[in-house]
Amino acid sequence: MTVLSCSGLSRRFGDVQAVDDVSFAIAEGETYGLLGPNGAGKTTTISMITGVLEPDAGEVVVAGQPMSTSAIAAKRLVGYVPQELALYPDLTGRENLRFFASLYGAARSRVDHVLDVVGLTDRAGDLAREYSGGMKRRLNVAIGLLHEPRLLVLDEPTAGVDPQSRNQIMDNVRALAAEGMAILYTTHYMEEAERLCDRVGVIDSGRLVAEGTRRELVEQLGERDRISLLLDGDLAHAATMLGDIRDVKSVAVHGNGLELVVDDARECLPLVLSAVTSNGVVVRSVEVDEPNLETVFLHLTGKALRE
Ligand SMILES: Nc1ncnc2c1ncn2[C@@H]1O[C@H](COP(=O)(O)OP(=O)(O)OP(=O)(O)O)[C@@H](O)[C@H]1O
Repeated sequence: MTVLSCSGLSRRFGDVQAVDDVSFAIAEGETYGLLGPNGAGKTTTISMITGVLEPDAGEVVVAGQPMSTSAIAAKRLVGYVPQELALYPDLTGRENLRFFASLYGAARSRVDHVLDVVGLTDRAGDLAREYSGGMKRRLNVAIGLLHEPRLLVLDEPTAGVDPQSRNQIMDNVRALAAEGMAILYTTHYMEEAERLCDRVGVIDSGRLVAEGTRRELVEQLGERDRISLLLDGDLAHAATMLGDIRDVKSVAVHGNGLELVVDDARECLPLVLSAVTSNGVVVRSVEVDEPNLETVFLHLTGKALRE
């Protein structure tokens, strides 16, 4: 079921077309990564999705509710974790959550639950100003979860946070998606997008220039996963055996080795290794080459994500 649907979103600031005819959708339980270089239009897109900013054209619908700056019903369905921290440093973690719970009309019983979700129960009585940057960010995630949103929007939630908080936030995203929440995630860390996102959209100069899974995007560029094997034994026979595996698209013999083009290297590596070794061949080394989103991104935008 579709939770978020954006169609034809556009927004201009003076001479700058910040967002230009952007359409995409996110399903229940899906994590969608919005990637783009600085100034590409990610925050403007998110602001329209969360009802902070009115689009010049196009529409946002969240679980059947049209979004606008005055759409209370639609806003109740969205949890937003902004780039800028929004919390009160002189209140404790728990007091911050109680304050936001009353503001959002969320049940007070949610406070302890969301503290537990983000792993801050032990520090709930400490002032927010004493939290590390990562803990503040986790408190912000907790605030975004108070009113049980259907869609959670995270704008660079791991920028500048310590590795422990980063892992915690990523684990949270996985668990929330597994429970059926739709997640919109922006990040400057490509490996995070690869690990976390079911699909990504690449935005550049306000336009959505590509969209899909890592594999789909990589294939659009004509890139494929490859496995290189260095072997001792009957290579020709091993090559024939490997050619029979469905996901293996081609096998080439190079000296003592084989080079395979495959659909999904991680998925078919165990099959490849068992096919080769069942034949008495000894594997001396294995190398896996998975073209990544960084390659796709550079190709599409001509920029590195963290430029
Ligand atoms: N309130 C505003 N007034 C004028 N121009 C704006 C405003 N907000 C955004 N812009 C411009 O719109 C374009 C898109 O900005 P936006 O903040 O959406 O990009 P972004 O992809 O989120 O960038 P970053 O990764 O740096 O946060 C930029 O050229 C920016 O300067």
